[in-house]
Amino acid sequence: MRIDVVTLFPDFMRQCAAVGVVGRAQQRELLQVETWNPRDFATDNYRTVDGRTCGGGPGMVMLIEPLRAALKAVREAAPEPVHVIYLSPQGARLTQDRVVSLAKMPRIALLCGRYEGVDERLLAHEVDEELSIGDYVLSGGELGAAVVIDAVGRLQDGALNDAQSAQQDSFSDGLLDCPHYTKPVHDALGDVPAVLLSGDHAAIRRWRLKQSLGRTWLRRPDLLARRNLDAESAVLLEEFRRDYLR
Ligand SMILES: NC(=O)c1ccc(NC2CCCC2)nc1
Repeated sequence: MRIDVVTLFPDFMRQCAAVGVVGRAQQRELLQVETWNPRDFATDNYRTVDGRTCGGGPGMVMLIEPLRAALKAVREAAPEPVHVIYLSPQGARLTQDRVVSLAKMPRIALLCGRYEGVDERLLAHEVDEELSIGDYVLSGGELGAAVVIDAVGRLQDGALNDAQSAQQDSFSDGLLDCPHYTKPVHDALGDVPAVLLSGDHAAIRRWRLKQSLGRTWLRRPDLLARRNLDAESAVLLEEFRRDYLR
């Protein structure tokens, strides 16, 4: 998968994509992240990328021309069609379901706004989708782009080793993750749950599913409402509720 990022801070974005699982996915050529700086496409001597807001008011708006030229270069850089995403609080909330679908695309481009944002005409004609990573305002779209790169990059086939991708088990999607433990087995803070030391993998799987269901019920009932539970999950959640309310 190829991800092109249009940003005034290319070094920052390259660094975000160079570490950890995503950096390794790039080394393995499972993922390619390229950056494009609108300033390199500005036509004036001062490499201007912003203009005063029409109608008055504070702040500046990113000019159409440098962004249009940068996106043209993005499109011409590889044959596959590009799905262009703009990060902003006005976008649809990013969910894991959407991450999974984006991860299947051959190419996406991430347009990062700064200042007060981007001229609406560019958004209307050049952007396919607006996405928000949450209901808060950032000084730029780059952190949103970094979130998309990480969430999508780690899902590329081969990016995660077997243990990590086991985390993508059927029950983990749509539910909160179960608790995790490591050594020491006994600590002043408490002990590792015995079932995890039992070697009974069926019991361990059930315990983890029960914990995921219980946590989701307690912390994010909205996620649970959206999910119809299979018979096993319904029983385990009932057990969790009974234990919890005892
Ligand atoms: N919640 C978000 O995903 C988000 C994205 C971009 C942003 N700020 C950018 C948008 C235009 C200028 C700065 N703030 C918040």
